Amino acid sequence: MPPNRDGATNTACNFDVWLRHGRVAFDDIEIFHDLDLHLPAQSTSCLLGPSGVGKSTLLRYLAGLVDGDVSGDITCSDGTNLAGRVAYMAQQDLLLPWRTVLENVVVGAVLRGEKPDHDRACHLLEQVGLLDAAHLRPAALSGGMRQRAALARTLMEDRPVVLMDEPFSALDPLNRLKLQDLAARMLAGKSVLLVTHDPLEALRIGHYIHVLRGAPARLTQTSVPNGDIPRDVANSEVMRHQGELLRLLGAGEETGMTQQAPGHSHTQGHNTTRATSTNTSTSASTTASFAGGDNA
Ligand SMILES: Nc1ncnc2c1ncn2[C@@H]1O[C@H](COP(=O)(O)OP(=O)(O)OP(=O)(O)O)[C@@H](O)[C@H]1O
Repeated sequence: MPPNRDGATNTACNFDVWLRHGRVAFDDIEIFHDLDLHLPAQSTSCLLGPSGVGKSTLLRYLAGLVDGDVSGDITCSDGTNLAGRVAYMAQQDLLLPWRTVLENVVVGAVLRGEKPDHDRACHLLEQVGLLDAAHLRPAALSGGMRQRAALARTLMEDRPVVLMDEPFSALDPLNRLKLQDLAARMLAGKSVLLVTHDPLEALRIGHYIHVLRGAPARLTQTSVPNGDIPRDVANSEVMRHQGELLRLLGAGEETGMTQQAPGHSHTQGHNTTRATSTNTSTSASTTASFAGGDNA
């Protein structure tokens, strides 16, 4: 396992992930069907879309967390199943209130009956600026500190694919920028799919941006600005793309921005696949299941 730029053990993602013909329905209502998504290796893909369109459902589907009426093929270009190679970071930080920050970071190993690697956990806490808070319980942390603890817990699982559901949505703008920078640095080398409501966040840290719209929902891939991530918010190209993304998200319908977004370039279904294995029952290292299964 190669070290990342911060020296933490970091399993890179050396395979592409393809979803083909994805379908989820609840109570006979299709959230999406025939949905294709490509997550290229070692890249961050951001997923935007209106509230209730199915972003979290798509993320949870990829993580193997949606029960019931689901179908589709999830394949990886290395021929191995995605199951067991995914870390999932939910909207809420889901820190266990009765455990310290350090205990929360190692909770995955504890729940699996493994010996926790406290040295690695402390190293990650140092990287996210929380080493001095390792002994504190979540109630003593600010919102930004809690999100950093949740990020450290996600990184502790060291899976090549990371699914993040609005991880920074509860933060003030400055802390959000800081956490975006931190996440971009610490997740380098992994494949990330990040749900956000914030076009600027997607434009800062996304190598790829997808917009989910409609009912049943369809995916549109949009263009992104040039440059390394995290991109500068003041960059004029970022600002231009922000306007285009807002229009694509429907801002024009409420604000009079009626011009057609010129930036979107690919719609779903144009992907070709190099995948060699099929798996529709992926499992995830999920913070949700940590919380649900821990009574200690
Ligand atoms: N377990 C479930 N059972 C029934 N309906 C569900 C379930 N999970 C999600 N839904 C419905 O699926 C739709 C999509 O929900 P989802 O949470 O994926 O949307 P979203 O785009 O992530 O929304 P938001 O941006 O507000 O978080 C909603 O109508 C929601 O009520």
